[in-house]
Amino acid sequence: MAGTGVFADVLDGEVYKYYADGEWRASASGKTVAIVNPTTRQTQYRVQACTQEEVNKVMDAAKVAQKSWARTPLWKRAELLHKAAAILKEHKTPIAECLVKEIAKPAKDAVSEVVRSGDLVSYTAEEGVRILGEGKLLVSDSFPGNERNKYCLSSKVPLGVVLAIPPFNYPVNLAVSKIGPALIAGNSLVLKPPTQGAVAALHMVHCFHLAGFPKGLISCVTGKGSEIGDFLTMHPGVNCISFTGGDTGIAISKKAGMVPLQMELGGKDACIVLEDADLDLVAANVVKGGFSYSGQRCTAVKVVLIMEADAKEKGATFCQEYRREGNLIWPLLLDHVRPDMRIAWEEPFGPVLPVIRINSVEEGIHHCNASNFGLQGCVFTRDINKAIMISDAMESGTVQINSAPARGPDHFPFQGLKDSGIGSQGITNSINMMTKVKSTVINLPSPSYTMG
Ligand SMILES: NC(=O)C1=CN([C@@H]2O[C@H](COP(=O)(O)OP(=O)(O)OC[C@H]3O[C@@H](n4cnc5c(N)ncnc54)[C@H](OP(=O)(O)O)[C@@H]3O)[C@@H](O)[C@H]2O)C=CC1
Ligand SMILES: O=C(O)[C@H](O)COP(=O)(O)O
Repeated sequence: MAGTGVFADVLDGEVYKYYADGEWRASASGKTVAIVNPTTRQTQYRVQACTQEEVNKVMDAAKVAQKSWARTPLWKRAELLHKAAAILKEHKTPIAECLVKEIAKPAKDAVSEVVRSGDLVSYTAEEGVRILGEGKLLVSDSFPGNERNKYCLSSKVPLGVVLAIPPFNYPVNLAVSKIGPALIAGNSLVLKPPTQGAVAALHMVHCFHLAGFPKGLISCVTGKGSEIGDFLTMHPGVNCISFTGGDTGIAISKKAGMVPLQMELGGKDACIVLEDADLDLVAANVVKGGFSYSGQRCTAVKVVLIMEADAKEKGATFCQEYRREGNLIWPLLLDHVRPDMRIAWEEPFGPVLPVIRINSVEEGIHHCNASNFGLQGCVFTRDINKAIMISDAMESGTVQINSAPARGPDHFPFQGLKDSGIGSQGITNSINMMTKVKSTVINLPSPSYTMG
């Protein structure tokens, strides 16, 4: 059960502690933030409202811990990550319980999120050992006018302190997708979990604590993003920000200093359906893609662009009655949506799916590309040549052919264009993004050509 057994240290009476310098602590603020269970609409948990002074201390500790972590052999970093992954999977039940109570994730999906997160951390350890174990050797005579008297050795080195801010809908998985790459690459990590989802994230962090990572290397500060968010993202101690969320990310990118940014933001993932598509496959994917976790996925199908003969209805048709009780909204399909309606462009992040009738593929592509988002899209057709042509034309980070959009498997590159993001996620890309290139040039007194 959450907050008990091995997790007892995380809880202080009724309030979950924050994690700093290898310890679970109560904030000196004396203030707490309530986490409301979206199903019961009652306060389920409370977390600490950390102060700016506490953030400063966490940043200082992260800086110190990173210096020695960067000198820790890669295989040892990987070993600790594998250990954390195993502990995380071992404790999937209490962590999933938090996900159900904090963000109303269906129980089965909550368990999958934790297991997937453990697998992500293990894969990151393996990938990191491989890609960070390799550098480059350049010889100078490949550039005009040079002899071979310089050898350039370049390798990937850590950035320093990585600030990770995940969203409410995957508070564990989208936290470890930042923590794993940061740590394997030799960085330290400060996590600011989403308020809804913070307790699941604190339990996940405890799994890293139990694995035995050095003090100060990982920290987790809690509090409302609106209160401590700016202080964190503009903190001079931060060397990289990896953020997933909505428009907040656009504001952060304008305020952050000269640090690398990884931004995974919202989407309006379009699904283009051609006349020759397998309609059973389309139906299954639209239902699953549009309505799983009530449409609260950045990769949810958010608009269906379907070829019709020539029906020209005016006005959207509610295929079901709009029904809401408290936080529960029943799935709703809106047919005959027109581009002059807000639902055609906005991300509802709920179980509401607009269908727009189109007369040509070009019209579908035009609608998709007119969006300010460009996360994922999908196309259903049996004609692979057409599918490739449409994929090429769609301005989105990924196009799925004959399947709904999805981020996983977690080692695939995942990125958004336009307002959907900066940079690329996925395990390999995240590791690379959280490093910089360092070169050492060996200057020889005379040219040296290897004769074999
Ligand atoms: N492209 C992608 O990979 C994904 C994108 N998303 C997008 O995320 C959105 C839904 O998630 P949601 O959590 O509501 O997104 P938000 O942008 O509201 O919040 C994301 C995170 O930012 C924090 N935050 C809030 N204000 C600030 C601030 N001023 N400075 C720093 N951090 C801050 C939040 O903390 P707090 O909770 O305390 O406010 C939370 O941890 C959707 O638009 C969805 O498409 C979601 C998942 C994946
Ligand atoms: O938060 C999200 O919505 C995810 O990045 C999407 O992940 P999924 O496609 O694996 O659900």
